[in-house]
Amino acid sequence: MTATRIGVGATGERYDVVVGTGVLSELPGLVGSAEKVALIHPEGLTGLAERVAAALNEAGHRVFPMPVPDGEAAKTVAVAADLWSRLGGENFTRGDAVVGLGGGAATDLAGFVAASWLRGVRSILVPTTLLGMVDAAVGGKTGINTPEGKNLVGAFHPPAGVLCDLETLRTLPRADYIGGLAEIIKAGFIDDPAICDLVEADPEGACSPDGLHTRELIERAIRVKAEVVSGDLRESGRREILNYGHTLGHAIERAENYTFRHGYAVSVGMVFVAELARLDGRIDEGLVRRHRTLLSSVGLPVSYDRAAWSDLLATMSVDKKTRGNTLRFVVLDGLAEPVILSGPSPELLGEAYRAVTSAG
Ligand SMILES: NC(=O)c1ccc[n+]([C@@H]2O[C@H](COP(=O)([O-])OP(=O)(O)OC[C@H]3O[C@@H](n4cnc5c(N)ncnc54)[C@H](O)[C@@H]3O)[C@@H](O)[C@H]2O)c1
Ligand SMILES: O=C(O)C(=O)C[C@@H](O)[C@H](O)[C@H](O)COP(=O)(O)O
Ligand SMILES: [Zn+2]
Repeated sequence: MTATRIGVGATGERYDVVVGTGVLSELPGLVGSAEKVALIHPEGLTGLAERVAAALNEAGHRVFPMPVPDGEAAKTVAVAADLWSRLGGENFTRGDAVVGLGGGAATDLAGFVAASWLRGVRSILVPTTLLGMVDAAVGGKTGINTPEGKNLVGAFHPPAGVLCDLETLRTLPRADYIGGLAEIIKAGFIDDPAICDLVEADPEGACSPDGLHTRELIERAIRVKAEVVSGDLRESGRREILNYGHTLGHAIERAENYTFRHGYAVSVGMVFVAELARLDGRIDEGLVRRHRTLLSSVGLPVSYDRAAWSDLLATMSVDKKTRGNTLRFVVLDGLAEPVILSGPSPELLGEAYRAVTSAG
């Protein structure tokens, strides 16, 4: 099957997200005239990184492999500072480039290092997880975590290109693959209900890189994200809908010391905001049930009771959508009708959380 190109961004600063098998071969072209290339990747992907480095060397670039810890452990100030030292030590200039290879954690970190080094150098992202392909590598949000919460330090720094080589998904553990389905299903609930229909038609196929509808699911989710961020890169309005399920989700990740997969936390967070919307009289019980049934059909969690509500509430107060003391949540007025619910009462929030602590 030929590669699909999905354009992202405003005129004049557009880049492509390329989806297909073997599209990694386009990387040297995207690196362009950069003499030096920092190749930031998780330690667990060293084999793949070596092959990528060989291809870049072959094309005449000087490659500096920069392995970082696997997963969320990479998104720290200490790891970022170590990478800044490496770039400084190798005299990286504004003519050089950063390649982020790996899951969303690695591409968020690599993007942030590229955004902050010399106030911004070229980055190219090569997501190797389902979540990275359909969400994290697309749209220019980069960042790291701090003790206070998730992604609290970061920058908007769109990449020069994104290469989603579907072959790389073959080595991804099933549990990580399923995490990516949460963001795909999110895109379905907020904007493209056909995604929900496709997952419901074949939940087991949705959990596999070989599923009948896998390519369509990936491309549909990327198109939702591309359309939203192209109109609102800096999240001054519509982009907030991509945060569906994330307000509680991020608080759960922090409460669990980032050992709870992002997609799994977002899954619980989506059930929470569905319950909130029902309690606020916006959606009916049927749409809440659809959240629970759809998410659990692919093995995502739909209930959670391991953290104290008061702790989760405190973490949500530093969510980026919060204004002053007012918590703000993305909720639905109906399927694919996302709106912001500002300042729901503590009673309503507590009741929605209670609904999430039971299996429903
Ligand atoms: N910037 C954004 O817009 C955005 C959007 C969504 C999520 N995110 C962020 O993305 C992160 C989650 O990303 P994720 O779900 O990809 O998890 P991850 O990056 O933690 O990767 C999961 C695990 O899979 C490994 N891995 C990666 N590719 C592999 C492959 N092909 N084969 C085998 N193992 C592989 C990783 O090393 C890691 O151990 C979170 O930090 C989240 O905040 C960012
Ligand atoms: O791209 C966005 O905008 C999103 O909100 C996508 C989310 O899936 C993603 O997890 C993002 O990193 C969350 O952003 P944050 O601003 O809440 O940290
Ligand atoms: Zn997310």
